[in-house]
Parts: sequence; C-alpha cells; structure tokens
Amino acid sequence: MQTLTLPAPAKLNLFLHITGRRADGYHLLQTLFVFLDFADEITLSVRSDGEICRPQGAEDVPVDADLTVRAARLLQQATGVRLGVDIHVLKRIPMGGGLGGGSSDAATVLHGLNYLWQCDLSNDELAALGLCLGADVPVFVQGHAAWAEGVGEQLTPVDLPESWYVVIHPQVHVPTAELFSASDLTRNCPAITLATFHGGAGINVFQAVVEKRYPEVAKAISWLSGYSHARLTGSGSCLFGSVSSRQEGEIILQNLPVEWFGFVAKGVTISPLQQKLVTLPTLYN
Ligand SMILES: C[C@@](CO)(OP(=O)(O)O)[C@H](O)COP(=O)(O)OP(=O)(O)OC[C@H]1O[C@@H](n2ccc(N)nc2=O)[C@H](O)[C@@H]1O
Ligand SMILES: Nc1ncnc2c1ncn2[C@@H]1O[C@H](COP(=O)(O)OP(=O)(O)O)[C@@H](O)[C@H]1O
Repeated sequence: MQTLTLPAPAKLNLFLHITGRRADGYHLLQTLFVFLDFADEITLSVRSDGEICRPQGAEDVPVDADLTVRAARLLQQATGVRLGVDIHVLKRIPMGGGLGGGSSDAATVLHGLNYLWQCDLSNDELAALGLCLGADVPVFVQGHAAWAEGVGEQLTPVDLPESWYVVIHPQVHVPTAELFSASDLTRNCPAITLATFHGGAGINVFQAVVEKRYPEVAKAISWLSGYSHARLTGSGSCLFGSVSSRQEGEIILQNLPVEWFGFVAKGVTISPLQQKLVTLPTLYN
C-alpha cells in the first residue's frame, strides 16, 4: 500500500482590497498571499477498491463536506482513476480563521493523489480543478507566495523577504460568505501595485466590518497593536503582526490572554508543500 504524508500550510493575506464585483456576485480582490511554516498534516493511503474515506479529520466537518474528500472525488472524476484513498487529516490550523486551512488541505490532497495515483496533471491543471472547490485553493496548489487578483486565482509569483509573524486566533468563528455580503464592506478600492504596497499602502477591508460585528476580534487587534502592527488575515477572525524573530514573538505570546490561541510562524515564499513535493522520488508503474 502506498502511503504519503504531506503538510498543508496556512496562509496570510498581507493586505486585502476589494476592487469590484463579478456578474455572479463574487468579489474581485487584490491581495498578497504568503505561506506560513505552520501546517495541517495529511496522510494519504491508496486503496485499490476506489473508495474515498476519511478515517481521521476535523470532528465538526462531516466527511462529505470535507474539502479533502471533495478534492479526492474531483480528481478521481476528472481523471477516471479507479483507485481510492484513506485520508487522515491532522488539524492544527484554526478553522474559519482566514488562514485558509480547508483550502490548503484540498490543495495538498490534489497534489498528493496526483502523485500516488500517477495522474500526471500539471500544476495549472490541478489549480484549475482546485478553483472549483474554493477561490483560495489555486495559490496553495501553485505553492509560491503571490500577488493575486480576480477572485484570488490570477496569481503573479512574488519573492518576499523571510519574516516572522505572531498569529492570534480570538476563538471566534467568522463566516466568510456572511462578511462578503455585508452592506458596509468597502468594494471600490482603487487598484494598487506591489510597489505601492511595499511603500506602505494596503489594508484589509474586512477588518472594519469584523471589528464592528465581533468585539472579541476588535479586542484582540487592540491587544496585539500594543506590540506590532496588527492586521486581520482574509475575512478573519485571525490577526497577525510581524516581529523580528521567533524569540520576540514567543515573548509576546507569554502575555497572551488565556482565552485566545496564538502561535509564532515564519513567513515563507515557497510553501512547505512545494518544498516537500520536490524531494519525492519518481514513481514507476
Ligand atoms: C477572503 C479570503 C481571502 O484569501 O480568504 P478566507 O478568509 O476565506 O481565508 C478568500 O477570498 C475566500 O476564499 P475561499 O475561502 O476559498 O472562499 P470560497 O469558498 O470560494 O467562497 C465562500 C463564499 O464567499 C464569497 N466570496 C468568496 C470569494 C470571493 N472572491 N468573492 C466572494 O463573494 C461567496 O459568497 C462564496 O460563496
Ligand atoms: N479540511 C477542512 N479543514 C478546515 N475546514 C474545512 C475543511 N473542509 C471543509 N471545511 C469547512 O470550511 C470552512 C472554512 O475553513 P478554513 O479554510 O479553515 O477557513 P478560512 O476559509 O476562514 O480560511 C470551515 O468552517 C469548515 O466548515
């Protein structure tokens, strides 16, 4: 039986603007994605009977709704492969926190099964499949920090300097779809460039909306602002601030109120998944 364990890293949105809306209601974004060296862990064991099972995963995510299972089914249908898989998901990334854990899990399953099932799809083909599962999946498939436009699928790779982040989860679940439909969400940001971002431009348009609706998130942002420039990632509820080293981040976390969860992570240009994929030996029939 072929078994493979791969990471599914978290992401941060270093800024997030909405510049307009598509005819189908989806929002047009500008954002900058960076990966973290903080990840879920996914173990895939090939089954010969074609079944797709998830013996281990997030308890509150039903098997049929799990993005890992949906990704496996999608790849099976798209390629006609007759093999199946047991999917073990070790969750570390807080769910519904704007860290993209579900999307990342899906991207890791697409890559892992593309390898184990020997489907031989390209990164672009896997990213196109991933987009059917969620707007954030393609960047995790491509695995390179990126400037993103469209709904997040038009990606331009960006090399970012290594940096450290304190990430706080205020233990609040913020539903993405609800925030995208908020009447007070700013949807007409003027387009900016990477150069203007590096010059200091760029906010997260969800931050004001989330702070108003979720006082606990506002409280956490205010707390982290005492140490670093605190910003929301994605549609929240996680927030982050950059720090100069892991040690500086750990010192800040010593004062973290007990009701919140926090961790320090390194921001990386090449995702931990890509780093692992390039070390895998070639499989022969
Ligand atoms: C906001 C972001 C920023 O990276 O991240 P998260 O906070 O989810 O991590 C993403 O755009 C989220 O992408 P993702 O989480 O994949 O969203 P999807 O499952 O595709 O969409 C969930 C719902 O959000 C709305 N939606 C999503 C993306 C988008 N560009 N416009 C939208 O209006 C739609 O109502 C959709 O039904
Ligand atoms: N494998 C998975 N891991 C996390 N969430 C999942 C998974 N599969 C489906 N979901 C659903 O996707 C939602 C969003 O999860 P997640 O990607 O972690 O957050 P966000 O989109 O805020 O970054 C969860 O609330 C959950 O209902």
